[in-house]
Amino acid sequence: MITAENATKRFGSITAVDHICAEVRDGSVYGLIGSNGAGKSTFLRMLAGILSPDEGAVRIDGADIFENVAIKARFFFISDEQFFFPNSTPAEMKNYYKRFYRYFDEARYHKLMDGFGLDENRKIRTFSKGMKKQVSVICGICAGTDYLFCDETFDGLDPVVRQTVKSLFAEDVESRGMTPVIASHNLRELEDICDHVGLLHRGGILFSRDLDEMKLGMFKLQCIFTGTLPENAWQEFDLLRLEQRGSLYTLTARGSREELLARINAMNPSFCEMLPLTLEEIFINETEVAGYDVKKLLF
Ligand SMILES: Nc1ncnc2c1ncn2[C@@H]1O[C@H](COP(=O)(O)OP(=O)(O)OP(=O)(O)O)[C@@H](O)[C@H]1O
Repeated sequence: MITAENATKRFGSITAVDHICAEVRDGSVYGLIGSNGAGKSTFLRMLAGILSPDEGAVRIDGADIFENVAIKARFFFISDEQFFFPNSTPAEMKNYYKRFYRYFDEARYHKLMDGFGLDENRKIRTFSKGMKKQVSVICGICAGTDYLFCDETFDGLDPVVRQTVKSLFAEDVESRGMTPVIASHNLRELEDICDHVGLLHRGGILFSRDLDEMKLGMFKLQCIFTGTLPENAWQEFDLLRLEQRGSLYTLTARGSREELLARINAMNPSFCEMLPLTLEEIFINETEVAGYDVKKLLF
């Protein structure tokens, strides 16, 4: 398990990470969301043992990470600015990682390189930005580490590759309990993958919640009412959001599914269906309840 206890990092007068307390459970997927400059990369660089905290601690299974070689072998860091040796090829990078990561899965590496259509023997410097990212992701997944730290990893990947990478992550979370920590400024990029989201703002964690917990008792419905609804039509509902376009109403409300449907059906809609809530909607609703205007922080 990863723990941060009052982890703080300063650069001169800037406090990039400010007394962060967080726990990342093994086998979960932790999304770290925050606007530019919120401190995501700095926090990940502390988790990856590149920076040491000025105050507090970041630990894996109780052991400090900085300058701890044994702990460093348990994670792979896909940095925002990926590192490759000058003039190296993917095959050379793979050989380097193989020496450090004892569970590096070479057969899987070849399979994925082939599947992504990447030439193992071409100089990485001749690859496009997205292709370089793919090489990092493939090495990261094949390293077979307990933890995978990703800094804006999906940014710059095309939609098909992004979905494939998410599936690969999900496979390893499921099959061997890998724990990815994914930092992004874009909630949509964390969709379908995270089960815990932490909102970082000005170096501090404002909000941290399990997605299942957030989704609990929150539903989105779309209904059509042909007649005019009475003014107090919605007063019995615990509404989080209500939009009307002519006779079409879209609402997000709290309550049990059965109770909501029973109330709506009692209003005689000519059409009614439940819609899935996006991560963005769940997050906006929940952070609003907690008193934050997340749209000002993220969009
Ligand atoms: N090496 C450094 N020297 C000085 N200031 C730094 C350094 N690294 C980060 N900072 C500052 O720390 C703050 C947090 O930066 P960080 O890169 O962690 O943010 P971020 O959330 O990853 O942002 P982005 O989404 O833009 O990548 C910023 O104000 C940044 O200017």
